[in-house]
Amino acid sequence: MSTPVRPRRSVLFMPGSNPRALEKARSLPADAIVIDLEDAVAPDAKAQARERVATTLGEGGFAPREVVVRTNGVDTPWFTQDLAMIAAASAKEEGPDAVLLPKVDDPETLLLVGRALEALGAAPSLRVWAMIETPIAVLRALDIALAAKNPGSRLAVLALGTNDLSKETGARIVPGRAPMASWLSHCVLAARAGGVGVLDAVWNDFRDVDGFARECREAADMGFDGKTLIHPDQIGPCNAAFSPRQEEVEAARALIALFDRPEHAGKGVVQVEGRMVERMHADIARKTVALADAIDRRN
Ligand SMILES: CC(C)(COP(=O)(O)OP(=O)(O)OC[C@H]1O[C@@H](n2cnc3c(N)ncnc32)[C@H](O)[C@@H]1OP(=O)(O)O)[C@@H](O)C(=O)NCCC(=O)NCCSC(=O)C[C@H](O)C(=O)O
Ligand SMILES: [Mg+2]
Repeated sequence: MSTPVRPRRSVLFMPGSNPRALEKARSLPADAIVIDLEDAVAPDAKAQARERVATTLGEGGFAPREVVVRTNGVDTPWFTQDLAMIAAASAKEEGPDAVLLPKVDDPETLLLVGRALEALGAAPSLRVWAMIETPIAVLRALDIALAAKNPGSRLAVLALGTNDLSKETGARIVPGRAPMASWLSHCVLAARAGGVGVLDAVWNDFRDVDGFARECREAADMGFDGKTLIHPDQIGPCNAAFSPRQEEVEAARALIALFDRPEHAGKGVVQVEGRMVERMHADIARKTVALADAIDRRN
């Protein structure tokens, strides 16, 4: 049985300490939300934010959005309690769908966190998303992504963090992101090899609508499933960039129908108006249609 397609075009971050943002998230058209306990929450506010997030998760009301909570780093004093709160919430109705781990540097971390989640009695459906945002994480992205193939692994998504990558490497975040393009593509390849989803990083300058739309299109061309966001205004352009266009969906349906014709049964390749089309193109077309149908169902 094939896994149902889950659109992850727009994944909106919000501080766990901001009740207005948490409330607003219940009505925003993002595919997923990430409630942050890490960088968006000041050290003095960590405990209170964790409590607030536990209450908010208990109240629910976010469906059909995927709900993800980002913990503090595994080596921080807050991590154990963050993970325990998320595990407990996951065991309740409408619990979170995933925990997002910042700064994952190696597959061993995923193994340890997986064991901890088992010990804490987390729901079996709770997934792990891993942020790739350090030099070593980019270099080891394949090892990290392949951890998804281990029995019992919960890893479902890699999410890029270019602010931390910029901080750690000195590479600048510039339009087009040439200094980081090879790292981003490397992570897309790694994610696909591991069979997990992959999300592009945030665009900080949220008032620059044109620049943001351009970066969304570039990320879609690179093969990302979607982009992490910081502001509600970014959701619409992001959804548009990562949704198959109407004409693409129509062409995909026509291509699938072509290979279904009796005269093409058993053929690996046919020509359409002077263009070679192979069965692999029909496979790509099926993915396009499946994503479009999943988006329609959501809408
Ligand atoms: C950046 C912001 C602080 C700006 O907030 P604000 O000044 O309130 O903006 P607006 O006045 O334009 O907001 C308009 C309304 O929208 C609501 N709002 C704003 N942001 C969000 C949000 N993220 N989610 C939900 N709702 C949001 C405001 O409350 C206003 O509502 P209303 O009262 O109805 O008018 C703010 O956008 C923000 O905090 N963004 C998220 C920051 C964050 O979570 N950062 C951490 C993740 S990014 C990261 O860590 C990068 C990564 O790790 C890396 O290394 O790269
Ligand atoms: Mg970061």
